[in-house]
Amino acid sequence: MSVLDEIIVGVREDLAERQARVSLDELKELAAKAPVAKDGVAALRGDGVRVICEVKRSSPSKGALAAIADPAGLATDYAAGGAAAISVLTEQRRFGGSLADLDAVRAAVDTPILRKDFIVTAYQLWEARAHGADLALLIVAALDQPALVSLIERAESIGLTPLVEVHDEEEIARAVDAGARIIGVNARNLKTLEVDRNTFGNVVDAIPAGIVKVAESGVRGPHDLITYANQGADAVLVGESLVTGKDPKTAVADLVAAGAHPALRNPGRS
Ligand SMILES: O=P(O)(O)OC[C@@H](O)[C@@H](O)c1c[nH]c2ccccc12
Repeated sequence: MSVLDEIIVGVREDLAERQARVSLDELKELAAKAPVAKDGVAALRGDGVRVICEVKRSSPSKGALAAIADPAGLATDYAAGGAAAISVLTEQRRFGGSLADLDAVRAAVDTPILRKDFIVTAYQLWEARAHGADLALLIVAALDQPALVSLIERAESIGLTPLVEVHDEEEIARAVDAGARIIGVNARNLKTLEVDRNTFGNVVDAIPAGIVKVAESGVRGPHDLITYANQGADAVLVGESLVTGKDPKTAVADLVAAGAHPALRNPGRS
């Protein structure tokens, strides 16, 4: 079993527990009371390269990264630094996240929020909306094509913008066929956990113009952002280097400043 498969086994167990506690109807009522979802595409597209900052305590590859006792405080720093969106990992077993983190971050910032989890059912999309998320991650490698199509449709129909994650050209084709408006290329292969920073540049040409392109993982600082920018990224998603650094607000501001540099206004971006 691949790491991705193992993670999903645990995700399904935790999901069954939550489903036994909170009915879909209750989630729908909560979702109706949540702040109206912000437009995820508008948040990530524009001049320069946008920065998505992640609240991430640990990962399967690195183990514990940062305790993050105050996720709301970290999110406030991200927002103050100029984050275009904040990614909140809610997977518990490998990443140390929770829906409580999502609640805390939602209460602290107006910035668009991405629920980062291993979403395999519509129930999790309703959870995301009920807890105030604006975007939700859908991982192509974790879903068969009918499930991907229906989760993208369901997300859009309840106001969530899906960020559809891929690793190669075959997955890009599936994401495009399924109607993705935002595609994230993850440099970390979820089956082997290896990071290959060439992944985005190798596959980006397969993403049609008009689709928002996000480069995910392995961004150590402005230098990596600029590389991804020159390859056509509209946005980058950064976790580890922000949560392990001393001053997340300044680190985000440095990335945002690099991403806003006029020299980066390249016509290849959507
Ligand atoms: O910590 P990094 O290398 O900056 O990466 C952030 C983000 O891309 C990574 O956490 C991620 C990308 N796709 C995922 C899917 C599930 C869990 C986590 C992820």
